[in-house]
Amino acid sequence: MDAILQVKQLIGGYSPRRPVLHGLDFEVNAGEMVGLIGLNGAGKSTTIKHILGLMKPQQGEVKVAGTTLAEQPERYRSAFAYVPEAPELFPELTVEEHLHMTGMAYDVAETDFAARQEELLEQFQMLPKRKAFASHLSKGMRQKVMIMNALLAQPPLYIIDEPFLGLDPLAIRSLLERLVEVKQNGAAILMSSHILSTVETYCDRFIVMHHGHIAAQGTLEDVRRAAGIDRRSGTLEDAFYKLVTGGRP
Ligand SMILES: Nc1ncnc2c1ncn2[C@@H]1O[C@H](COP(=O)(O)OP(=O)(O)OP(=O)(O)O)[C@@H](O)[C@H]1O
Repeated sequence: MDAILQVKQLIGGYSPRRPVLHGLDFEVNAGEMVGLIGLNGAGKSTTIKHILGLMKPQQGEVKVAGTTLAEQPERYRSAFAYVPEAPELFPELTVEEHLHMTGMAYDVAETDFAARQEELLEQFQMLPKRKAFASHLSKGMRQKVMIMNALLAQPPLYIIDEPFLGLDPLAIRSLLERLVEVKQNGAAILMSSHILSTVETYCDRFIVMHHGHIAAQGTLEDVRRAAGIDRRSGTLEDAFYKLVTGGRP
């Protein structure tokens, strides 16, 4: 397996005296989509901040495309695109200008850029808004611009945090279709979401976080087994519920 993201024995958090992440170990391989799930406060966003390099591990390490951030910062940063839970755009730039900036940052060739831009604008129903300033877009449209930027870059790794909030049903479908496509083309995707039915349908493996630990990881069958559900029919939500409540109501 070709691991694009490797998280090894990661201990981290906001204060050295009180770590929030307690020794996380997981990988995301080329060609797979992995769902990161957990209750509010489980540590999903903190894990993502460590992967993005916004927080430094207290112990352990994170590797993207085979390197840590300290070893090869440029290689590390250009190997992933991040879609945050809340869109972060430049209010005075247009949709097209955002895409252009991303194209330059990720070294997308001019010829590829034009084709990818048109396809994305069309797929996400944003053709009429291509010249609109970010500050004039609706919340869902701003989220679409973040998603389009990530897809335009075509990096080996996508980190996607709760992407469905604010998106209309058509946009959710476009996003999921595109994610399946980029995955089939060899990208690795780590997606955090509370929408367990969608995570179950689209992800190949799951990481269940609880109180800063990994309570279970693997295929649906692995997660069911860790939850003590023997029958083959339990959903991800059944297993998740059991893992985080211990089966208590
Ligand atoms: N900036 C911060 N400073 C100190 N502690 C923080 C900070 N951000 C989060 N925490 C704490 O870290 C722990 C994990 O929070 P985190 O945001 O990673 O959870 P999460 O799984 O992403 O939750 P949610 O589903 O609500 O987004 C929580 O106990 C939280 O209070």
